[in-house]
Amino acid sequence: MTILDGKTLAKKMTTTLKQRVAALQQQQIQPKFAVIIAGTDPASEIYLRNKVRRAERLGIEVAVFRFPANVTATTLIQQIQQLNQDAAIHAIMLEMPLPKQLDSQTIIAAIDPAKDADGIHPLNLGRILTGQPGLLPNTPYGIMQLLQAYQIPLVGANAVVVGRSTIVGKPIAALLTNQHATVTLAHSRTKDLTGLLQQADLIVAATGQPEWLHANAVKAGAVVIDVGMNQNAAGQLVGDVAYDDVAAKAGAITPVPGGVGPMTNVMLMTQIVALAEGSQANA
Ligand SMILES: NC(=O)C1=CN([C@@H]2O[C@H](COP(=O)(O)OP(=O)(O)OC[C@H]3O[C@@H](n4cnc5c(N)ncnc54)[C@H](OP(=O)(O)O)[C@@H]3O)[C@@H](O)[C@H]2O)C=CC1
Ligand SMILES: Nc1nc(=O)c2c([nH]1)NC[C@@H]1CN(c3ccc(C(=O)N[C@@H](CCC(=O)O)C(=O)O)cc3)C=[N+]21
Repeated sequence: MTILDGKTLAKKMTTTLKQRVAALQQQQIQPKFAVIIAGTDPASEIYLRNKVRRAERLGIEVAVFRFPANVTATTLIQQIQQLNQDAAIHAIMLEMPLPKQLDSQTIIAAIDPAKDADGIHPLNLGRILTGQPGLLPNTPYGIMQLLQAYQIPLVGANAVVVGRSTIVGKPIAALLTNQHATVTLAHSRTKDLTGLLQQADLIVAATGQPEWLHANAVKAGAVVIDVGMNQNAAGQLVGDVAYDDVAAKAGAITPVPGGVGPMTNVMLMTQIVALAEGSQANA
């Protein structure tokens, strides 16, 4: 059984990124990233803190724009438009989920697709479907990098993605399809999910259900990617996969923590640096 060690791979990628940031700074380009956060979701606060720490360690400047939970769409869109026009800002990210009264797609659509380091603007998502290069949503991007680093075969593989969110399930299904996997995109209405999972060479679990996937649904030797970030009844951080149970049967598995999460962060940093590098051409 192989542990797909996202933490170590992310560290390795960070070393290269540091050099790229230093090279930019020598050319008087300071990579700068804006994060917009609305409300005070405790999980979002933790993700934000991690991002700011990681960015600063790399030498990326971060500007955080905080809004109360009752913020209006107009206020957020005005803030985004100002950041779109600010030439010193290379990348913009909206921390999700947004407060419930807001239509997240309306807000996301205001982000300049050329500053969309999180790859969630509909234009960038559309580019995945047409197979054009573009900015990718970071979690799917990180999963693809991890699969590639461990040379997991995808051509003709039966992949089952569980969860159909816009930032994880749907785009990872499209990216796997582009790499010639045969993809089933499953969700809470899927019939005989256990039967489908038992046929899978690759499972991506993105349900948000703590320790939901058990070995009975996993084919011996399958590759299991756990996207989940959940608290169990004891308040511990657990994935969507019952790790000990599934690890004993899988061929490869991502741990939580230390799997998909660190890859998500490092891909965000990678896309911010790439956007700052792109600004050279326009300077
Ligand atoms: N590590 C990382 O970098 C990231 C981790 N996450 C984590 O990943 C998880 C998923 O988040 P996200 O992608 O936003 O998804 P959402 O929470 O938006 O949606 C969950 C999806 O899972 C499906 N689902 C829920 N329960 C079941 C079930 N019992 N059987 C089958 N399908 C089910 C839902 O189906 P339906 O559509 O029918 O309701 C839905 O499509 C969360 O734990 C989140 O915290 C998210 C982003 C990044
Ligand atoms: N627009 C948007 N894009 C996102 O990519 C996005 C988002 N909103 N909202 C929330 C989710 C969640 N997410 C995580 C990123 C890193 C870790 C991470 O680094 N996890 C560590 C553990 C962290 C800990 O110990 O608390 C690990 O898995 O090793 C987790 C979760 C990105 N998300």
